[in-house]
Amino acid sequence: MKSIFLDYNSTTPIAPSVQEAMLPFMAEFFAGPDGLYAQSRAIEESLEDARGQVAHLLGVTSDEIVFCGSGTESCNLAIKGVAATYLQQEKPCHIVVSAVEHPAVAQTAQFCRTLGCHVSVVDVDRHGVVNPDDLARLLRPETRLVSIMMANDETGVIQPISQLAEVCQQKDILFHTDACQAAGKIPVNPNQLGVDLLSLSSHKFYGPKGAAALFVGEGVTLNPLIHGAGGEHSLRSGCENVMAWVGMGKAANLVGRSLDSSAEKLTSLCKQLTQKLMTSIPDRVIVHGAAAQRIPNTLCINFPHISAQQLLRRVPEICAATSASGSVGGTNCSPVLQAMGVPDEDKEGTIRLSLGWYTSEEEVDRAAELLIHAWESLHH
Ligand SMILES: Cc1ncc(COP(=O)(O)O)c(C=O)c1O
Repeated sequence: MKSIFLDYNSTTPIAPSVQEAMLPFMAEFFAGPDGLYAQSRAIEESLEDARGQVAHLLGVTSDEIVFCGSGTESCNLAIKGVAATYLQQEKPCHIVVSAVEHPAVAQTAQFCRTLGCHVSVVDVDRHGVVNPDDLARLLRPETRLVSIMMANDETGVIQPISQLAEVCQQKDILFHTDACQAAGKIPVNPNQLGVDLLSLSSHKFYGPKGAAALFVGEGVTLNPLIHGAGGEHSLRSGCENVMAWVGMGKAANLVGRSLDSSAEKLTSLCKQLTQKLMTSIPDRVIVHGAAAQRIPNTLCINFPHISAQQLLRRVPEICAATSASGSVGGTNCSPVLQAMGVPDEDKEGTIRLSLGWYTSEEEVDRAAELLIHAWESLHH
């Protein structure tokens, strides 16, 4: 059975040229980047080139990029890193996150609560969007950080980050955005967005797992999470994962060069898929967040009168997400759809289809046929 991979928001394959760029660091170039000998110097150069490539994708400078091990770690470093600087000085620390954050942010904020921070959650509207006025109402004199994601992993809904960040800028409050689902899919520029901290993860854009980065704007002070001999501006000690970070740099370069063309292709494939499903299923097929701006590859789609698990069990060749894989639809319903106020009958049959570079028109047609057939067999 040939599988159809429609789960690119969970992870992507490593692009062949990224694999190629990484290979030398698995074999002959194994040394660390901090020795005085020639091989070490060459490795450091490659690492700094990779940092430059990530910086270039974001339109920032290399010294604002801190490499780390995952998007989750990047979000942890941003949030706990800010919280710790205030808690250390015994100053109050209030943090605001949105109701639709990935656990990398939501759980980190929860943890900060146990350290003594106050945490508020800003709601989203029925389209999944945070209103800047709602955010402004939650801010207090002791608010130190606001963390709102750029694009949602389940619905693909894009937040109005520059407007939200502006509200914070006016009050000298740091703003972090989790751009793990946005980077590589839409333009992401921290300076244009007006954010101080921004997270991105390599395995979401055809780079390897185990590589991610945090943009730390000039003048932003963070406490490290991992203490030791230094490294990554003393924010992350430990031997550098040169192979993975070189891969991330190469992937950043690749996606940066093809943002427009891949967005165009993915928009068209998503349209093809939605149209096929909507015309064949006469009942109400709903795309969650359809009225909002969304990243071009994501369809969070509800099939009426059935459960998401039942549906996906009938189409094992389709790789797609349900609540069982940590997101969307099903009986353990997703907090994201909950926060959007989606009624139960419109979320039980919800799956997330996320397309990517290697998705073909034939696969989209085949996936639509399989899903329609499975839905019909369950519905009748
Ligand atoms: C929005 C968002 N933030 C953070 C993460 C975590 O990234 P990583 O898997 O690199 O830890 C993910 C991964 O699914 C995500 O979708």
